[in-house]
Amino acid sequence: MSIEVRGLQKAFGPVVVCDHLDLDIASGELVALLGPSGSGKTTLLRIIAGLEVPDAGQVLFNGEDTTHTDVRQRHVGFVFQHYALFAHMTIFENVAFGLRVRPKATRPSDADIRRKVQELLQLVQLDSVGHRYPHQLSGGQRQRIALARALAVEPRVLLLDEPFGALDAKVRKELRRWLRRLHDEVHLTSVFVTHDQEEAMEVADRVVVMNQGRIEQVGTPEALYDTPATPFVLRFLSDVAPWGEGFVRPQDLTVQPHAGEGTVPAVLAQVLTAGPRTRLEFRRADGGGDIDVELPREQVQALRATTSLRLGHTLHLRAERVTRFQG
Ligand SMILES: Nc1ncnc2c1ncn2[C@@H]1O[C@H](COP(=O)(O)OP(=O)(O)OP(=O)(O)O)[C@@H](O)[C@H]1O
Repeated sequence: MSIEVRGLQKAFGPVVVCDHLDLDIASGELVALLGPSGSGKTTLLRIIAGLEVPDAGQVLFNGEDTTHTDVRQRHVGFVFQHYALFAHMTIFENVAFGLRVRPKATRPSDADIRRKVQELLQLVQLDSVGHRYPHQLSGGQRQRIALARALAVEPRVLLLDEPFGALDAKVRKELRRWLRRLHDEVHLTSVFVTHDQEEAMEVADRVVVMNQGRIEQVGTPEALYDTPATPFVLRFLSDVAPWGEGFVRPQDLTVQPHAGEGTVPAVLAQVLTAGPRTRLEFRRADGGGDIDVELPREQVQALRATTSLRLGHTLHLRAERVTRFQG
C-alpha cells in the first residue's frame, strides 16, 4: 500500500509542527523519519496513523483520501517504544488478541488463530515462548512480540515510533538488523521514527530528514551521505567541522607531520581508539576551533612510525574531500 502526504499542516497553538509536508512512500518501502527532538516526526506518524487530525492537507493510502477515515478503518499496525503487552496474558494470547476481539462475523476460528499466532511467533523467531508471560521475556524479545501482535491483524501499513528506543545499544543493533530482514520477508509498507541517524541509515530504504516541522531531504542512505541537500542534513548525519567555505567529515581528513599545500596546523588534544577506528581530536592552531579526524587503526600505527602522536604536538591536517553548498 502506498502512502502519499499532501500539503500537510499541523500546529499546536503557535508552534507549527508540520509545515506543508509532501511525501511519497511507495508500496512495500521501509522509510525512516529522522530528526532531532521536536522536529515533528511523531506528529507526522500519528497523522498517518489517524491518531491526530491535520489542520490542512491530506493523507492518501493507495491514492484514496484517508484524512477523515477513523483510525480503526485504516488498518495500520503500531509498535511504540513502550508498547505495553498485557501483563496478565501469555505471549500467545497477546499475539492472538487483535484476532480474538474481532466481531464474530470476521473472527477466525480457534484453530486458525492458533495457526496464525504460531506462524507469527516463528516469524519473529520466538516460537518457543508462547506459554510465557511478558515479564519472563527480555526487553528485546518483548518488542519482537509487540511486532508480532501488530502484524497479527494483517495491517496494510506498519508504523513504528522509536521501537527500540528503550533498549540497550547491543540489543538495539540486533533488532535493527532483524527488522530489516523481517521487512525483506514481509514487504509491508513501513514507516519508523527515530532520532538515531545510524539506525535510520542502517535499516531504511529511504530516509526523511526532518527539522523544525519541515522536510529537509528525502533520499536513500547513500544519497543523503553522498549529496546532502543542506548543511543541516550534513551536520545531522556526520560530525563535521567547518573547512574554508565548506565542511569536512572526520573520515575525510588525513594527518601529516609537515605543512604542505592546503594543510592546516592543529594541536593534538586526544587519541581515542574504539575497535578498528581511531579518533584523533585536534584544536586548530589558527583559532578555527576543534576538529576531529577518524582513521583506520592501521593508518594510525603507520603514522606513529614516522610522527610523534604526543598530546600537545602540532600536526598538519589535509582535507581529502570538502562538502560545499550553493548560496
Ligand atoms: N498534543 C500536543 N499538544 C501540544 N504540543 C504538542 C503536542 N504533541 C506534540 N507537540 C509539540 O510539537 C512539537 C513536535 O513534537 P513531535 O513529538 O512531533 O516531535 P518529534 O520529532 O517526534 O520529537 P521527539 O523525538 O522528542 O518525540 C514539539 O514541540 C512538541 O512539544
